[in-house]
Amino acid sequence: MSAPEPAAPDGSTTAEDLWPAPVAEGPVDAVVTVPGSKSLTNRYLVVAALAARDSRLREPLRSRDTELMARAVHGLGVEVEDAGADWILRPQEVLRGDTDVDCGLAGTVMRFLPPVAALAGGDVRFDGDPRARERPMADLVGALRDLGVEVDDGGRGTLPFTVRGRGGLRGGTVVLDASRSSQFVSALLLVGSRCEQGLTVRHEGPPLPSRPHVQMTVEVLRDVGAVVDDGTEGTWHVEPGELGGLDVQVEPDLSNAAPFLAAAAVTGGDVLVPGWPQSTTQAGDLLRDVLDQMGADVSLEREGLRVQGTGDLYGLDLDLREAGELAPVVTALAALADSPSQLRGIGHLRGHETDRLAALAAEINGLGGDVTETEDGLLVRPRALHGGVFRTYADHRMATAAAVLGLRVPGVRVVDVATTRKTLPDFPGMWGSMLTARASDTTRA
Ligand SMILES: O=C(O)C1=C[C@@H](OP(=O)(O)O)[C@@H](O)[C@H](O)C1
Ligand SMILES: C=C(OP(=O)(O)O)C(=O)O
Repeated sequence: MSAPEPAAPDGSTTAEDLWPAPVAEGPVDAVVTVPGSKSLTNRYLVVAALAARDSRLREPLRSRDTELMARAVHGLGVEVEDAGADWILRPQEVLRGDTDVDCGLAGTVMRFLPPVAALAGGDVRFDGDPRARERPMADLVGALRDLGVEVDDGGRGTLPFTVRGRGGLRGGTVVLDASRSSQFVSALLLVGSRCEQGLTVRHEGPPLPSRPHVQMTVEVLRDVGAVVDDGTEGTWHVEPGELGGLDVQVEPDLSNAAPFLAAAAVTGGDVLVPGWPQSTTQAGDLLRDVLDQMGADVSLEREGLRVQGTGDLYGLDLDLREAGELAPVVTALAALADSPSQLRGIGHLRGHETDRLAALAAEINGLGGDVTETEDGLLVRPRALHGGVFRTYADHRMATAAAVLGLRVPGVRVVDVATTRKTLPDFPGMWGSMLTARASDTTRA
């Protein structure tokens, strides 16, 4: 039995909207070039907007989340020039107010820009997709108010809201609970050097998720000359000071590499992702360890990261708090594995693009799987799966997880595969190229 044909919220889903996830005819054998990192691109855009000099971002990601960020900083008065594959940013001395920010469903836009808006010379109005209005914001809004920023959110603690920019921030010390999103900490740190007194941010509460992402923020700030003290667990201090410009090559998005590398593991194939950094703050780098634990051969070579499937796919017990972005693809792998898996530390995924724990359980079970939610994760017991409709709930990573399942399960039909444009401009094209590539070909995004 297959899952019922879902209706979109407006009742419009038809068979044509469904993407038939291709089955792998044999082991995949491909070189897959993955576009730039979403998290790095959007941090670079923010620091470039706050800097005292111009910046060049080389080969940034161009997808919905980063286009929204670029448009938003432009609205704040920053000149953003398309220069071939690059973006050149020319910041102004004073950020402009009286502008609207469309956050789409981008956590980075809805969290990183409200503190920036406090520096603007007027009101900045924020809103986004329907689901964006449900994503956690209240702790960040509270922290901004503690710093003296006026935020008019109608008492909701979510989007939509207006930040009443006053052209500056005094700074000081702020304490907040960032257990629902590490992006609250990153957001505050990004404006730290522009605060008159600098800024100390302290997290108090349940464990902070996605710590590599906070480390990424710290490293990006240091790249532009900020002085950041992260020597005390759960506390960060940014000194006041001017930020320099950037001239930076954006690393490939390692979390977006996940479905392609998973394809090697699932089909007993061989996938090389060129340009994999030898050292990085990207959480997606944890894939190397995860795929190795699941039985694949993983090697970081001069050319990039190579994953070779071995025919074995083991279940695993894994704490993914550091890299929740990987959870959907890892859950798909776990559903195809030879033994059960337990994924822990990812309760905060309930506040992501969708409630990812509920969505993964519902959709994999709709294909005949056995996935149950726990308080902070998922229990996956592999079972024979069958085809059916896989709903994606506007979540790019639900769609890429479905594609991984489809490699082995005939008849998986994916609702709204275009949702992958959030972080990948052409996922279906890349997936198709990977499946038809020969070892000697190069598959480019
Ligand atoms: O700062 C960032 O670029 C991100 C931080 C993480 O957010 P959470 O801490 O909310 O999970 C991650 O999941 C998201 O995809 C990107
Ligand atoms: C959680 C994610 O995105 P966002 O930046 O919107 O939080 C994600 O990309 O997995």
